[in-house]
Amino acid sequence: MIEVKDLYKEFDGTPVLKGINATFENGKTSLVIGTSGSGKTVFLKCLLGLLHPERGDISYDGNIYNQMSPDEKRDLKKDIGMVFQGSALFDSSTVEENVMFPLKMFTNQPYEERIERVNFVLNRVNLENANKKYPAELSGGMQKRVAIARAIVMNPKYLFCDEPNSGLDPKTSTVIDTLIQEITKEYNITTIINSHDMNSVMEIGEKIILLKNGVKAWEGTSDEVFRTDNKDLTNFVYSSNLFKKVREAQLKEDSK
Ligand SMILES: Nc1ncnc2c1ncn2[C@@H]1O[C@H](COP(=O)(O)OP(=O)(O)OP(=O)(O)O)[C@@H](O)[C@H]1O
Repeated sequence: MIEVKDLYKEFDGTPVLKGINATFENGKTSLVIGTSGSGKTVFLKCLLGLLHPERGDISYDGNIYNQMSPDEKRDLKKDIGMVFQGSALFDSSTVEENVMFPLKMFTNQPYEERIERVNFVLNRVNLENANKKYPAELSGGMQKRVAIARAIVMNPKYLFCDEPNSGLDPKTSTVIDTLIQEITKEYNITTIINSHDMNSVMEIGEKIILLKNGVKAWEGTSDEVFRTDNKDLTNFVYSSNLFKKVREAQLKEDSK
């Protein structure tokens, strides 16, 4: 579980996160949504320890980041998997080498153990025959699955995904969303996804947090999205005509 208390971050005196409180639970996929510039990436970077907030606490299963020793912070990094926007694979390395990278970096496992684990996670993301391929030989969806395999190869407690669907068609996006959600449940991971993909919100938002100008403007589940009157959320969601219609249909159904 990750708990965020009163998280405040500014750049050159301009506040970007203005005191965020949030809890992210094990085995659940949480989405952080919001318009461009609302602070989603800065929020994720603070959780990853890449940016240092001026105020507030972030705790990982009860351990407050600011109070951890350098060794504890290093250990925490091993517990974090990250799926970057655009996959961020090493182009000149094979799929197998890409996925094995964290194991080489963080463990002393012999090759046989490493390759066994690599094959296990590649199998889990349905890429059992791709070991020797290079990223350029794969589709965007397959690259994303390699990125997920690499993110979970260390068996992380926490998984962060930055716009995992960017550049993917709606069908492939759903496959990736479902895969992340299944893996989250299977391995009881605390998963946080940054997204502005409304399909993801509807498909996998067990917890949704809406950021607006660095403030948490709304929190709820995907079921509640259609039923809330919160102006900030409805402005964000129903800028799409399709979702406006879905909402009207849902409310009509509710009133029967
Ligand atoms: N290193 C930085 N220095 C100064 N300002 C920054 C820095 N990083 C982010 N910001 C500012 O913080 C605000 C929030 O940016 P952030 O990248 O978190 O938005 P976002 O919600 O992730 O947007 P998008 O959906 O476009 O990725 C923006 O106004 C941005 O210009």
